[in-house]
Amino acid sequence: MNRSACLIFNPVAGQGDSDQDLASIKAILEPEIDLDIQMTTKEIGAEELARAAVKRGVDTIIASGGDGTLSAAAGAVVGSNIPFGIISRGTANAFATALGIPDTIEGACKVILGGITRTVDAADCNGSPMLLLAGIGFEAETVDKADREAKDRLGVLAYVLAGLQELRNLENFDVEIETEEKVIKTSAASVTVANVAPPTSILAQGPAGIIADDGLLDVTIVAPVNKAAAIAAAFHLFQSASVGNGAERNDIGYLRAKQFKITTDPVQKIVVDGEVVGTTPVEIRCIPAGLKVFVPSIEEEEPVEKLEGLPNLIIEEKQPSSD
Ligand SMILES: Nc1ncnc2c1ncn2[C@@H]1O[C@H](COP(=O)(O)OP(=O)(O)OP(=O)(O)O)[C@@H](O)[C@H]1O
Repeated sequence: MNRSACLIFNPVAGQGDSDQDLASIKAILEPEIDLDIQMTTKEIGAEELARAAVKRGVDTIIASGGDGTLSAAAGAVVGSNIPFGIISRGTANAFATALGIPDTIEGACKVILGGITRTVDAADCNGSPMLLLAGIGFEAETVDKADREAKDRLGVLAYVLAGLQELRNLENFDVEIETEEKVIKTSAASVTVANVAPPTSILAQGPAGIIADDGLLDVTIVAPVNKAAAIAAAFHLFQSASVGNGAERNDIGYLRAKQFKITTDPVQKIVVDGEVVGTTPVEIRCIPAGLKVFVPSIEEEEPVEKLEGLPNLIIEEKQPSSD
């Protein structure tokens, strides 16, 4: 008997041809999974559709769209124990990258067909779901500046340009961070609270290696004294994270806890999972083991051989020796 799933599909996400995308998804999945396809609209979003699917008691929920769609759908699935599949078609695709899921339609569908799930933490940010991270200050301003028109025209470069533009307005703010154990007061240009973070979310990389299923959230505080220091701090975060080391500069701090209450002066914008959602103050708490998500098998995640593309390549398969 075929598996069945509710597919929540955002027809306006990303820069591709969504009719073609949906046709590809159906062609790959439908031979094995009966799909109940639900389209998001301006009025009825992915969260509402996923909530209804959870209520109906579907076997699996699959979401396809940008990070906004995936996060909204996943938020409704948290705590339900229904396995969740991701087919990314957005600009940044941070959700897929953070969980090691391919961001091609074919690759993502293969992961869902493979049926391997992993339980990861989720989080609650001011009463709304958060799967990846919340950015306060610099990142929120950057995401706010990269509008739909810029993303359609430039793709992920829209974020880079918005970041460079935002660097001109760089200003530190006062911040108070309260955990169950302590209260930290400092000034910062950026505070990021991460449950899971892709390597591209540089401002979340203070501790390097954020663990998706440890029941904890990681805060990274970046407090550069000027623009040059901001660039150096970002470069340091990128470099240290890529070799798996925690940041060592004095203008970068990080800590790990189950929950954080953060207030700022002046009030700062907050971006959660790629969408600007409001302003500080903010309370974020980890929901341990909140989401069961389809992930690639280890073999798919870490290829041990890559030869294609080499010049004049010939590969001769040898017969196994008889002794
Ligand atoms: N049918 C629709 N028509 C217009 N807007 C829609 C429709 N369905 C969803 N939306 C809007 O799409 C937004 C979510 O987009 P999503 O994040 O999935 O894609 P994206 O913006 O292309 O991705 P990224 O954030 O990676 O650029 C929400 O603001 C939602 O209201």
